[in-house]
Amino acid sequence: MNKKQIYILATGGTISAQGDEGKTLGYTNGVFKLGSIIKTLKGIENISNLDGEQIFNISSEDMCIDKLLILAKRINELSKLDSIDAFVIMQGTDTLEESAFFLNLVVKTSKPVIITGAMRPATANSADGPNNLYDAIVVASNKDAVGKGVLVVFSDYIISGRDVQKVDTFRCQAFNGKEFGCCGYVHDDIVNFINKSLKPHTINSEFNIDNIKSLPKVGIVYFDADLDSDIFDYYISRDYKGIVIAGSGSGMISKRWKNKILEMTKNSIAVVRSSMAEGGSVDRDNLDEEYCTIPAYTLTPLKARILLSIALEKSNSYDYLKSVFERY
Ligand SMILES: NC(=O)CC[C@H](N)C(=O)O
Repeated sequence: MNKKQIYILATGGTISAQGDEGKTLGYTNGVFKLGSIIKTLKGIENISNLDGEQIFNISSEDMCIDKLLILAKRINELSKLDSIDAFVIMQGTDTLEESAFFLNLVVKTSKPVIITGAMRPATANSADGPNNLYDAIVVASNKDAVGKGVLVVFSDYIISGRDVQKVDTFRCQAFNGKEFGCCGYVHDDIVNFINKSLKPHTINSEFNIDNIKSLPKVGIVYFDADLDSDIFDYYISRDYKGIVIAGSGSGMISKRWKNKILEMTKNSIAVVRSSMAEGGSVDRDNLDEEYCTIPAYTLTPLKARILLSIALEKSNSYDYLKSVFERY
């Protein structure tokens, strides 16, 4: 078998963390660098050749869009090299789903791009990082991962970057693929793809970040029935170009918010309605006609923020943004 050349981009997170005496809490991220993490993998040399770099050393709470742009541009640059077959990104889990969707939209390669991380520090008795990283490399090395868009490999699951969601704060099975996104599983060296995302991604996405240095600001506002609409004044005063509402149920909002929303959409601030509910979708509603809002369909508020920001870079026309949310 021809061994694949896998390039690992390490960014920090719990997979690189050191804690106390086998414990899982109170650890320090970023202590172990890429080279020492790779050394903990037993048997990987039979699967692939590894190379890589420590592109950042941060907790994923700090993985802001500016950093994601740097990461995506680096992958785009490296993906042109024949000497690299696939990529594995290691990052903290807290914002992993945003990174996965962002890269899924702007990385221009059909080579596998796999993201993984860990829920337990590398020094914990129950450290899950080595197995997740091993699995991610196995999937990255598999021919069936080609052209599938950015994938997350975590606790034996292969999940589409579009649909992956963090669903737990401490258990190792911390990720799911909403109800649509689990693509398959990995079990030692067995990779079994069962589903794939049909939404446009990577080389079929219309978004190109080559000449982009920053993206328009988009904020998420989490709804509750007592929250005053002046919350939006903060975003307006700071030149946010878009707002994603994490609405109740199917993206619903109170009467007291509606006039403010109309004022914003009339002033060319895009407003997308998503839901705080875990499953289901926010579909088009009379509200959208009346207040010029846009439904997020099956995208969570976090994913909708990423898509809106990338799309706003191209255009803030209502019809364009509406069509982007229908298609992605
Ligand atoms: N389990 C984790 O990776 C969380 C650690 C940290 N908050 C991060 O996201 O980087």
